[in-house]
Amino acid sequence: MIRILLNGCNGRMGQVVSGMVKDDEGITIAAGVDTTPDRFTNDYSVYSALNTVKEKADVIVDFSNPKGLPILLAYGIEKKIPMVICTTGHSPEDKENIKSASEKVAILTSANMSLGVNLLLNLVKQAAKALEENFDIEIIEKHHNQKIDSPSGTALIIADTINNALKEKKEYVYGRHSKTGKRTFQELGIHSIRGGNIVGDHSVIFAGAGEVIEVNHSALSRDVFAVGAIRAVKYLYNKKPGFYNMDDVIINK
Ligand SMILES: NC(=O)C1=CN([C@@H]2O[C@H](COP(=O)(O)OP(=O)(O)OC[C@H]3O[C@@H](n4cnc5c(N)ncnc54)[C@H](OP(=O)(O)O)[C@@H]3O)[C@@H](O)[C@H]2O)C=CC1
Ligand SMILES: O=C(O)C1=N[C@H](C(=O)O)C[C@H](O)C1
Repeated sequence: MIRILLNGCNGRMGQVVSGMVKDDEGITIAAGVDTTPDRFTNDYSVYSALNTVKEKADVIVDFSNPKGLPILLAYGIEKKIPMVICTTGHSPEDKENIKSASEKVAILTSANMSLGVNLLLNLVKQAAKALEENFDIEIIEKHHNQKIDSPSGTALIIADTINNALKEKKEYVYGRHSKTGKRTFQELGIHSIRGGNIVGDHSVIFAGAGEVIEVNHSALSRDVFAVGAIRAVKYLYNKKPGFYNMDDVIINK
């Protein structure tokens, strides 16, 4: 039985993961951590800080807030517990710190745990290579009105995947408010919409002369992220230190 320590257990994703784990005989939640520990009654102990957790765990799952990253990494390294980091909104420095930490303990990180978005990443890589000489590329992401980071972590990994596939690198342009002048071919536009309870929607538009190709993923429920996180836990259990992503779980398994 794999024991999870769930960081951010009383948030939207934490509660979906908690519900899903109950139906899985191979894993259990040993304990949770949340800055609002009493928001829900859970069938495991919830602590307000990682360093007060008493239970032993095999894998940490993090759906919390980027501000908690230094404490999370220090705890995972000290206790030698592999970490599935799903939180978004990390700074470039945070991302470097995650990579350095993965030299000491196994870390799997992905801004989007769904099977669909990870397939989309492979599709847009192929499209970008085929269309790079004369198509403009724009990304539009839509999320619920409670989301605190923008653009979404997924929009950023889509942009990076495209840019890595291109011979001529793009310059990211976030919205075009107060920007005058024509769009240049070097631009890769990234646009954020926030409203209602949209779970997560990402569109990549390749706009050429006389034709437009649009690749879209819509998450209709948070279950798709929780399913991916649980698959990642099973993959990362007992893994040696290293930097892993959802391709390792879904494609290179
Ligand atoms: N990779 C993926 O597939 C997905 C990633 N996400 C990302 O996961 C994160 C969480 O999303 P969501 O569940 O919607 O957000 P919520 O705000 O609903 O949940 C976050 C929870 O973590 C708590 N929290 C805040 N800071 C800390 C901390 N330092 N340590 C422990 N717990 C903390 C919050 O408490 P409080 O309310 O008191 O602040 C809250 O209960 C976001 O970054 C989001 O973008 C979301 C969905 C899918
Ligand atoms: O905050 C969310 O809800 C989501 N965040 C992730 C992101 O920033 O890309 C993934 C998903 O789209 C939901």
